[in-house]
Amino acid sequence: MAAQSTLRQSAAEEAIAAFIDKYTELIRSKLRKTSKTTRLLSALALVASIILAGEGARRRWKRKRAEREEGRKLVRTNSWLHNKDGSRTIFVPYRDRTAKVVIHSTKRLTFEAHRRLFLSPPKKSGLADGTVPSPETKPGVNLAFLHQLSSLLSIMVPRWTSKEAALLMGLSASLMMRTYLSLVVARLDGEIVRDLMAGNGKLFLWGLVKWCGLGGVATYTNSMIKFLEGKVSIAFRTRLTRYIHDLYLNDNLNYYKVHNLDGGVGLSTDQFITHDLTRFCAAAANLYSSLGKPFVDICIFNYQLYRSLGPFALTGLFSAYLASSSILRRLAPEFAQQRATEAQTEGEFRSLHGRLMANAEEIAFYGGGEREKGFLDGVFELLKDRKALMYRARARYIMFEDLIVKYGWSAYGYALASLPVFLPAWSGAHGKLEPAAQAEKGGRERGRMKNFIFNKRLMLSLADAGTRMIYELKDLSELAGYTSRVYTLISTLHRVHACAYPVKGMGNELYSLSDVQGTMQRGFDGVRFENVPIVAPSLWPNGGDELIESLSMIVRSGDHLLISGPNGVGKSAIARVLAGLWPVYRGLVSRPKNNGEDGIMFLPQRPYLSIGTLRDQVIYPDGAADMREKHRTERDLQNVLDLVHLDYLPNRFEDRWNARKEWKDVLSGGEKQRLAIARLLYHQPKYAFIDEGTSAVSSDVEGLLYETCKQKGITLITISTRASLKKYHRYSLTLGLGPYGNEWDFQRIGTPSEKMQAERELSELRARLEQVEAWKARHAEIVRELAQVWVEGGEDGDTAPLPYGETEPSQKTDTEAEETQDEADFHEAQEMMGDETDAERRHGTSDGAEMRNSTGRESGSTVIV
Ligand SMILES: Nc1ncnc2c1ncn2[C@@H]1O[C@H](COP(=O)(O)OP(=O)(O)OP(=O)(O)O)[C@@H](O)[C@H]1O
Repeated sequence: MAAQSTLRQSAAEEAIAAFIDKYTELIRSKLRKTSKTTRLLSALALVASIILAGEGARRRWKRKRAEREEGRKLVRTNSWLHNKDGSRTIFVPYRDRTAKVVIHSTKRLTFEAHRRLFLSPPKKSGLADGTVPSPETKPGVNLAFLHQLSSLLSIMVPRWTSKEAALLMGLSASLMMRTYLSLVVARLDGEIVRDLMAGNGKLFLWGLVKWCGLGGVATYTNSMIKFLEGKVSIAFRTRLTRYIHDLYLNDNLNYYKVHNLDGGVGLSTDQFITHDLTRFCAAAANLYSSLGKPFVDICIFNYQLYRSLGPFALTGLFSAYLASSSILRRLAPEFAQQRATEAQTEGEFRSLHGRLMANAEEIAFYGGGEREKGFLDGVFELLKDRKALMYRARARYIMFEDLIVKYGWSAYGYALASLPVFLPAWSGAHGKLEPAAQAEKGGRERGRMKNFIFNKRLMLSLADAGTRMIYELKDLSELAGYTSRVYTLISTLHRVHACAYPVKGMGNELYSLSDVQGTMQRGFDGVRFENVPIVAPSLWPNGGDELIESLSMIVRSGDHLLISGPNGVGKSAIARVLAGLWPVYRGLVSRPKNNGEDGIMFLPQRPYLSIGTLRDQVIYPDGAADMREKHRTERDLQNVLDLVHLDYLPNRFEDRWNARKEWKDVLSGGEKQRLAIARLLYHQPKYAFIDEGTSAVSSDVEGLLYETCKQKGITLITISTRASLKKYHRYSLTLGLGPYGNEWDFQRIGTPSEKMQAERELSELRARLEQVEAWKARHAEIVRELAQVWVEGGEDGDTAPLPYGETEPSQKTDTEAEETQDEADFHEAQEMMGDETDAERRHGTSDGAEMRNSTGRESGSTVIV
């Protein structure tokens, strides 16, 4: 044997040597034949390519190093890069380095193509009204589920050439491999037992060696399956999360509209995106392998059993499958429904905790801990009850499942595996041929034993595959629950994005989302409202509440406007319509195209502070990379802070501009508002809508802020109830007029008509003041008289009467209360006179005042706020 193998080895070496010699000779002869010039040129080409490759490698190394440095910087400044093709490059910390990730935004066309899947599902799917799953559509394994899953698959696996498709193919190959290995193991098992019974030591040992080798391959295959399953799950999640983020956070402001206008997914979008999506992806990836494997197992093992046991056994097997699955189906609780309800309650519980964290300070001031605990406990109890109900239903089901699938099927399997022994005529070809083959070796009994072991193992594997299949069917219906949640989220987002609100029932409800007929014009140099009703929207399909019947006004560059009026009259609503948060139900709204630089900027009533560094707070919504693109430096930021009197802020923190804090809690109310004005000065828009943006700022600084903004060329549209701000504006829009409070008045500040109106009101106040003086005199008279009465009464005679105005509030008569009110009015009027005189000084007696109101009549009324 040894001599044979040495001989074989030397023959192989000789063959390799001959092969090398042949090709070396061939190259040499070719070289000999080539001219000197060709050789020289080839040598030069070789040198050039070596130099070029070296240079390429050097550049690549340099680029990588620069990239790494940039990555570190971007991670530190919490920023990213915008690429020319619209994608973004972000760097994320990875071990002790940074990893570069390029994120491509979903194309508009993709959204449009998918809209059909999510908004117009086929009638058969049971997703009734053609938009989103109707409340009657129960989550479960049905046609609706198939449609939902296939729609989501078109996002998760967009192309056959995508990474996800490759991963799925890899997973399929591993699954097939595992099934094949199971088959080989079953056969080997039988052989080992046969050899053991026959007392054949050599074959038995060889069998053991094969067993160990198979074990290694099988273990590797199993861990590969787990690994690929994880990869598939992450890949699915990445695709879906990016898709949802692109749909949720875009210029259409869907993140606002989905909660405030649509309401299709309630308030727990976070639960949908963070929890349900993760569970869905894990379940989908797991299902592919755990349903795919038993399925392949069942097909292959059944075929093998058919060969060994014949058609009779196979028919028996199928009848057993059908009978047991129909029984189990009847016994199964509504897994999908339970999962969907549980996920919804989990979402409510989570969002309550989120609210508590976001409003901790306010709640703490009110001492509302107990009340909040009550809310939380209530929702948790509901969650607990739902879970308990679910587990109870499951326990019952699992008991029957075990009984039928594990023990029933095993007993049935033994019976079938005994067929070749007791009823050889009924068993298949393999069963009949095998005894003959074994007889040749003189081991009929052992042949039977081997067959029995093989069949039994197949049977057990089959039972195992069946059990897993049944378990997976249960998981499938849980997956249906998550699928329905994710599908609902995406279809709701599509509906909001496309503003696709069909008319329902009898027709449009007035000012519902299907009754939006107005136009929003972007790209106008100014702000214009033409016959626009201001409507507070209701959740679809309800109609909204009209706040202002029809608003018409125009603000051009330099025409600073002050909007005033009582609370809740719709001042901020105007900003919401202009910003595109609320629909333009009728008429025309014109506004600058962009938000921010050279466009329009809105400062909301509650200042928002983002996560990130101090720098991020000033430049929000820009990032550090945008700041660099705009060639702004930290010096510029410092200048901006100087202007709003926050120059001390960077020095307060060790990391200065890179300091990271919970800014919401670190800054005071006034500081937050000044920081918001700093943002305005950083972005320098042409128009700024400031909604009560300086209410917490001291009045001396407030004036400076307004003047600075104006000097920077920003046209201000201010919402405020502070009359003192009038002097910084040219026009005023007063809301809440008329008997029903739905009329308005727009006019130039300081015009003769406005002054006339102010004077009329002042004279009214003066008249009331005179009345007050008369009442004062009368009051003094009464007090004097009373004092005399008391002296005569002799009890408190020496008590001096309290001077006017020092009476205890509880002792005031109605008349006195009225007098005090009049006095307050008087002081307010005096203040207004001051303001008015200021405005007059600024504008002189200007003409051409615009006066309109909701009914379109000329208006002479001016309301002093
Ligand atoms: N998201 C919303 N959905 C529906 N109605 C809303 C919404 N936000 C506000 N409203 C309602 O719209 C009306 C006008 O609100 P708005 O915020 O414009 O008042 P405002 O005049 O700015 O009051 P304030 O001076 O108190 O700020 C209010 O009755 C309010 O309840």
